[in-house]
Amino acid sequence: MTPFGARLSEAMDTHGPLCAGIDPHAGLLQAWGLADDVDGLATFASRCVEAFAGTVACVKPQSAFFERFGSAGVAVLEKTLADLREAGTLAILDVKRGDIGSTMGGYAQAYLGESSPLRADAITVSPYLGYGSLRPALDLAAEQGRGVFVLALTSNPEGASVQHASRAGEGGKESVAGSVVAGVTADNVAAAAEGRLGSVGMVVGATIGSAVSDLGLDLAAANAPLLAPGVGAQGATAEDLRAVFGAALPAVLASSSRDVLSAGPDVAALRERARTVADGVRAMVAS
Ligand SMILES: O=c1ccn([C@@H]2O[C@H](COP(=O)(O)O)[C@@H](O)[C@H]2O)c(=O)[nH]1
Repeated sequence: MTPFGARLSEAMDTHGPLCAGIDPHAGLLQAWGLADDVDGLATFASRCVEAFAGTVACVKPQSAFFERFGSAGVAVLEKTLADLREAGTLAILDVKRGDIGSTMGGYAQAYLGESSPLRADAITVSPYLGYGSLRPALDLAAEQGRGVFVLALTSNPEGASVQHASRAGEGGKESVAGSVVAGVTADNVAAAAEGRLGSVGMVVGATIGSAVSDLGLDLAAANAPLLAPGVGAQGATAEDLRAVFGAALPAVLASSSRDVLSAGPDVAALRERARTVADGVRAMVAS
């Protein structure tokens, strides 16, 4: 079984380092001429799959916008994930789960288990019950050739109040984000020894300015895929990625939802917009 990190590296090399989001906001459904109901949701998601599959490295459905329609919306999410699988395009389900270890095992089975209808290639997880509480998801992902992206430095302005907080530890001061980086680095050691990108990624927003250097974090040493939301609607540009990530830039997977989706509902226009953003990020990384 090929590990997630290796599959992601190949997809990024082939298509460029962009993850296109599927975020069916009520306003976007309206802008696409669709009703804000389950039928509108299903049409929106299927047009996104048609446009993005085989075009970008990864697609990231935002679970919240499917869950808001209850079980019928979750059924659309299951179909969206199945369609992406069928098309051979990687899916990162943005679901930000985190709980005590025993419950985390349930979430792991729900999103990373081979027989689950909601399985994705990777999921986002929240480490704020302690990095170790994520172990069931980390273990099942590794076993199944899947991945996880742990929230480290999120793109929203409120995130810093928690993630930059630090305490005195054995080796000096350690920030909350620093403890996440340490955990992820340790989990990717074996992959690094084999010369491949790890399967335990981090979410580090493209909007966070100088936080990585301010907190003294070494993201490159983590050997982790770095999912970078915030490009487009939240104000970050492809050029901002260089200042935020520095030496870790080759591991960055830029993520954009509303900016790309605003090119819809025409599938060709949507595909073209995703291609343009992916090419822009690839050119910036190569320059
Ligand atoms: O730190 C984070 C983590 C996740 N997100 C998610 O990414 C998309 C961003 O959408 P845009 O329309 O490109 O702003 C959305 O699903 C967020 O929940 C994030 O923005 N920041």
